[in-house]
Amino acid sequence: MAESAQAPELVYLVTGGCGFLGEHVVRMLLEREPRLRELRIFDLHLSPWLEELKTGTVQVTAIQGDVTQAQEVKAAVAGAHVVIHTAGLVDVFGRASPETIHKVNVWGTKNVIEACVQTGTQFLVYTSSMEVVGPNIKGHPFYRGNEDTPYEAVHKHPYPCSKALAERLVLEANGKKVRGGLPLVTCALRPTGIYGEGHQIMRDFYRQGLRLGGRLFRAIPASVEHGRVYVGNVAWMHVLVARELEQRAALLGGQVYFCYDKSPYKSYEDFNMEFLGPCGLRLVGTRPLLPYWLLVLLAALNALLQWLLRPLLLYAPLLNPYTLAVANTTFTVSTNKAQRHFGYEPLFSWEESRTRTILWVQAMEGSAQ
Ligand SMILES: NC(=O)C1=CN([C@@H]2O[C@H](COP(=O)(O)OP(=O)(O)OC[C@H]3O[C@@H](n4cnc5c(N)ncnc54)[C@H](O)[C@@H]3O)[C@@H](O)[C@H]2O)C=CC1
Ligand SMILES: C[C@@H](CO)CCC[C@@H](C)[C@H]1CC[C@H]2[C@@H]3[C@H](O)CC4=CC(=O)CC[C@]4(C)[C@H]3CC[C@]12C
Repeated sequence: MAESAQAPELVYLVTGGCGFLGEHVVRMLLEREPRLRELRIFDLHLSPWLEELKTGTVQVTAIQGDVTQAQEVKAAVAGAHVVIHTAGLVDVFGRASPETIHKVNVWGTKNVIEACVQTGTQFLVYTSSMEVVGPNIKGHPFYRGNEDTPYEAVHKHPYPCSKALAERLVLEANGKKVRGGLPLVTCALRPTGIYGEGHQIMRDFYRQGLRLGGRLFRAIPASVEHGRVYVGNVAWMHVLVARELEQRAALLGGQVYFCYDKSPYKSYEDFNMEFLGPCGLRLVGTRPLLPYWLLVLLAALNALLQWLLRPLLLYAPLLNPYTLAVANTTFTVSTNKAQRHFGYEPLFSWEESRTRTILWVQAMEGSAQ
């Protein structure tokens, strides 16, 4: 993949390319990867906006497929130079079964690795998550840590378990010989909580606030820091690391990188108010309105109701014991590893990230403004 002034030659595959992050990665590649000849977008559900991308100079190939189906993955990977594997089942609310989460996130990743090996694709970027590290079930804070900070990673929930297993598979595959005899070069990016245009949970909070007369009620102390990163910067990191994998294979291969930018350290709720505030919502209370023990009880009650109602309907509220523990445990990163290893600088400043997200919330139907 050496730099050349010749015609664009590279074929990229983005799995999960129609998801929240995947869409940003796809658009970023089209805007900022001049060597792109063909962009393959592989997803279980193809979005209508893909059509508008097909009018440019890069060949955009939409592939409806399932990462759990090895043959479908292999067919999509064949002939690609780089795979960016963002597809995953992001579920911490109990919507999907643990088996399904494992199947999509672990087997799906196994299939992607195997497809690279069998077809001769040499470069693989995996979207991992902060969740492979923590917060752990013991509630230990991870305060502005980096990739080398010691932390007791203990997973019980199916989602972090699956992401940790999948990440390990990706890192262990680094150096494996692919078809043709060259070594596979892999790395994993670990975003903290991603925000920005298209963020479903932000949408849910906004709608909930509207239903409650323009108010949200503080549940988490303002002192609990939760790491957040803008989706455009996460996408940019993917594009950049994918570009650099060949040139710096020895340094980047088998490495993990937290995704970070200049977003401020705040609690989950205070951070959301940076966007929801300018859209007419307010967060009631300088301290949590309910005592923590009551929240724990409500979360447990939600878990019980989910279990009881499962034969009849899917009850999957935002609050459950796991989401409460994650929201209520400090987990923030402070690192420059991506800058040192592959020259990453955030493409979007905090102000720009904030403005873009606010504009997106305001454009939502039924804006409180
Ligand atoms: N949203 C967040 O805050 C964070 C997300 N991540 C990771 O980023 C990646 C993308 O997440 P989001 O964009 O937030 O989720 P998303 O749900 O918006 O996107 C995931 C995409 O994968 C596709 N997909 C799911 N199952 C599939 C299957 N069996 N075969 C093919 N495609 C399938 C979905 O259709 C969807 O388009 C995931 O791997 C997730 O674990 C990591 C850290 C934070
Ligand atoms: C207690 C509630 C009171 O308002 C707030 C509940 C908020 C939760 C739904 C979110 C708090 C933290 C989020 C997670 C975090 O950002 C890390 C994540 C990384 C991922 O890879 C996937 C998403 C998530 C688990 C994210 C999910 C939503 C929260 C638990």
